[in-house]
Amino acid sequence: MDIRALGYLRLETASLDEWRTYTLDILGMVEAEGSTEQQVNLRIDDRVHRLQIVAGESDKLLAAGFEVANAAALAATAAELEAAGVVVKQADAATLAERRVQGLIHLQDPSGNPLEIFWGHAQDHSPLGTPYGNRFVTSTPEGGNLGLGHVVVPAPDTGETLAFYENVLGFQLRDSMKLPPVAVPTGRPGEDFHTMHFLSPNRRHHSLGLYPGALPPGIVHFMVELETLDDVGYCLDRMQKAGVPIASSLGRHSNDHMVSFYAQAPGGFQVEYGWDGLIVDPADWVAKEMTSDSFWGHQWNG
Ligand SMILES: Cc1ccc(O)c(O)c1CC[C@@H]1C(=O)CC[C@]2(C)C(=O)CC[C@@H]12
Ligand SMILES: [Fe+2]
Repeated sequence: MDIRALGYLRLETASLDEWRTYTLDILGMVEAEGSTEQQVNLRIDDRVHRLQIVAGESDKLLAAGFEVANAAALAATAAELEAAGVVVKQADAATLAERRVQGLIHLQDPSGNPLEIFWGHAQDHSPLGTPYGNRFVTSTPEGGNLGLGHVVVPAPDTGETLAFYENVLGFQLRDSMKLPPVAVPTGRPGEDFHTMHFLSPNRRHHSLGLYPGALPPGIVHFMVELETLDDVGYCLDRMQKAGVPIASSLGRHSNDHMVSFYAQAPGGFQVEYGWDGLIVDPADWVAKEMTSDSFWGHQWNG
């Protein structure tokens, strides 16, 4: 299967006004076409949107959208998923128009996380005027597709879910990290440790993290990457000025070398805001076992 990148995220929120301010005024994203009173669409690069946040009753992940190259790739993907016993639903016309894509299928991973696989995302060719001159990293310097960033989702059925992403969707396992039971309050009782996994279908070190517990919002965090350390530092100041709780201090991860901090998002999960993430060569990569989450920093609060 030839998935290329994490294309977009769709979130439902019970606090749309807070999300609007959070994304526009603090994260430095740009309001995109199609935003209404009931929905905020956000641009961070040349795609019409990378985030769609929809007003609703709860705060949860509506879909992680993964991108394939074209119609033939989507058809092949759907056929392979069905052969693997995955229930695949073709999107209707209204959904295609809403997502601004040419083709799309709906499915779930073995832990029940909602996924969409699509091709033909619309572009916005107008210059992206971010509010603080900040620039998001969604491609390599040579133009290679890195996608919007990464998302970490709950995977209480860890083994089955990992096998699905590796063997069915064809993501490459980049590394794994054992977590003590105390770090996974919703884990399987009696086990000595639970394992977190990091994977990607492209040269971004990870596009997906699998957290080995259950979490109601269906998302642990998503990460967006910035071009400069100052982009990250200025955002940290804006978070603090706005009184947003910082979930983890600035630090550098030991696997993807990302320098980042984590802030609470309005829906009870986190946003990771980072710089200097590792670009890997998939042909050369070997899966590794981490023994610590960070070289330095990343002090978690609470
Ligand atoms: C360890 C790590 C490497 C790269 C990342 O992009 C990244 O987000 C992490 C941290 C992941 C992780 C988490 O998301 C939820 C809370 C966790 C489980 C911890 O308690 C330590 C590591 C944290
Ligand atoms: Fe992360």
